Amino acid sequence: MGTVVEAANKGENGSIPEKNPTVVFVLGGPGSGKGTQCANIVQQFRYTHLSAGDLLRAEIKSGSENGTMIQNMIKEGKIVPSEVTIKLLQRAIQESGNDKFLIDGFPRNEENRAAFESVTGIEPAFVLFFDCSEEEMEKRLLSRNQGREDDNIETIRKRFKVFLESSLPVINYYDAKAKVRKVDAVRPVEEVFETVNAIFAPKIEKAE
Ligand SMILES: Nc1ncnc2c1ncn2[C@@H]1O[C@H](COP(=O)(O)OP(=O)(O)O)[C@@H](O)[C@H]1O
Ligand SMILES: Nc1ccn([C@H]2C[C@H](O)[C@@H](COP(=O)(O)OP(=O)(O)O)O2)c(=O)n1
Ligand SMILES: [Mg+2]
Repeated sequence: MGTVVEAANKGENGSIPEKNPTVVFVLGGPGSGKGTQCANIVQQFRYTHLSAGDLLRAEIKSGSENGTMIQNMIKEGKIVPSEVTIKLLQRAIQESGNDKFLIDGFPRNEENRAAFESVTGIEPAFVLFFDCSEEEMEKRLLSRNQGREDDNIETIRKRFKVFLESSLPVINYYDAKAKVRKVDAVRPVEEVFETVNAIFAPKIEKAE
């Protein structure tokens, strides 16, 4: 027989529920500066940065059975089925040992969003949205120089279309729930980070 406290701490099926992690979704068009700003946030606050795109690219490199499918979809600017991406995110969450995550570039469509919510039961604390013009994003992507197969003008145009048609509705969904923190991302990196910093600073204590 367990104590009352033990009983209260157990889930309905008797398992001990894991502590709910804090998740911030970091969204914005391709080249809006998600990865750049996530690196800054990690330096200042106790977060683990999980880039869905980086996890998918690592999966291609690892020689996984899904590698070719992922590679073809990325080259076409298409969004990989959530089943694949969510497994990678879950594994990275478990391996991190942290309980605060910046999930960068996910959810990118309604299917990503709904599946993540039902599989993990996690609701984001808020959504950081980098609002940037296509003109500026195109310029940045064409000079990113990371050797990415999708940073060519043909794929970039496809990615912009997918962003408008599939990813913006996810941002609107969270906006209707008052969860979106919109940041003007056209400005220089340091200025964008000043705004980002002000969003995180009151909520999360600084790492020493
Ligand atoms: N505010 C900014 N002003 C100018 N260039 C930027 C800015 N933020 C990021 N960049 C550059 O633009 C490119 C895309 O940034 P990145 O962080 O990879 O964006 P995302 O992850 O949203 O695609 C990179 O080469 C990066 O150095
Ligand atoms: N949730 C996601 C995130 C990325 N992808 C795929 C499709 C995207 O065009 C590529 C690249 O994503 P990534 O976030 O690295 O790209 P950007 O940083 O926005 O330029 O990965 C996906 O299929 N599903
Ligand atoms: Mg990125």
